Amino acid sequence: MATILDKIKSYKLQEVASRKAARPLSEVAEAARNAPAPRGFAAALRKAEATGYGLIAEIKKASPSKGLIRADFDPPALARAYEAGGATCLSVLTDTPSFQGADHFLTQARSATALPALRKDFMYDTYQVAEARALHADCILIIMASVSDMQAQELEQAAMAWGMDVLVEVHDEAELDRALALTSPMLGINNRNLNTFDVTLETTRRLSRLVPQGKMLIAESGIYTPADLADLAGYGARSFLIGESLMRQPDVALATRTLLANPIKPEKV
Ligand SMILES: O=P(O)(O)OC[C@@H](O)[C@@H](O)c1c[nH]c2ccccc12
Repeated sequence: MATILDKIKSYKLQEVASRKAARPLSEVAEAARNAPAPRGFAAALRKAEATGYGLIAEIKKASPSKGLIRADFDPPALARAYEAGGATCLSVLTDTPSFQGADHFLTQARSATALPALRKDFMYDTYQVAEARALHADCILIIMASVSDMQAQELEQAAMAWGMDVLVEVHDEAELDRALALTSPMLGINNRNLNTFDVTLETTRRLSRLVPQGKMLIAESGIYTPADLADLAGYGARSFLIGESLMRQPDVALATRTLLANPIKPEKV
């Protein structure tokens, strides 16, 4: 049975093929070389984690599991609201068929703030990594559930060569095991199973025990309240990737500030 990830992969590979035909890698690479210097994404999270929580705040209009999340959707205004509310980094969906995202949302949101930005998309080909940098991304996502070990390694190497950081995403033990062969310090544990859409914070709690010292545990998806943050912080997560719960709020800056208030103290080592 074809899963949602299979479907996304098949349209994404077609999309990449037509983009390559329309705009050769040499042109994309030229744009990437002319892009503003990367803003340190992992470094910003590390700094935020030293005193509070790191927040990767996501700009997401719609999703396959929830449909339309926010009708009043202005990426630069949302980016500024996140920044005003104390977010550390941005995540911007660029996938159109499933998330109603767009490439220019990323460039515009980033340039409206001083925050480092993640290109949130389904990456299979190093062409997309050059594209990410050409769009001014500071970080890319590698979803272990949808790539081979070899692809993951190639994508990571390409991102590092462009000076970007990499968020490596896993949602079970086998993926975590494979992710540990990569060099990025940022390990995202996705509480949403991308095939079934089941969401449970238990995923972060369960996998947290297997995350080695020295990796940054970033809890992703299904996070709503300060109590959720405190719960997950108890399992070693100091940074969080949050979209829907903030996107549904009328006052995004206020909601962000409220969510981040009163972090539990980082554990003394
Ligand atoms: O909106 P939420 O439940 O707060 O989740 C945000 C983010 O974790 C989610 O959008 C996400 C995590 N991994 C992904 C991979 C592709 C697309 C989307 C995602």
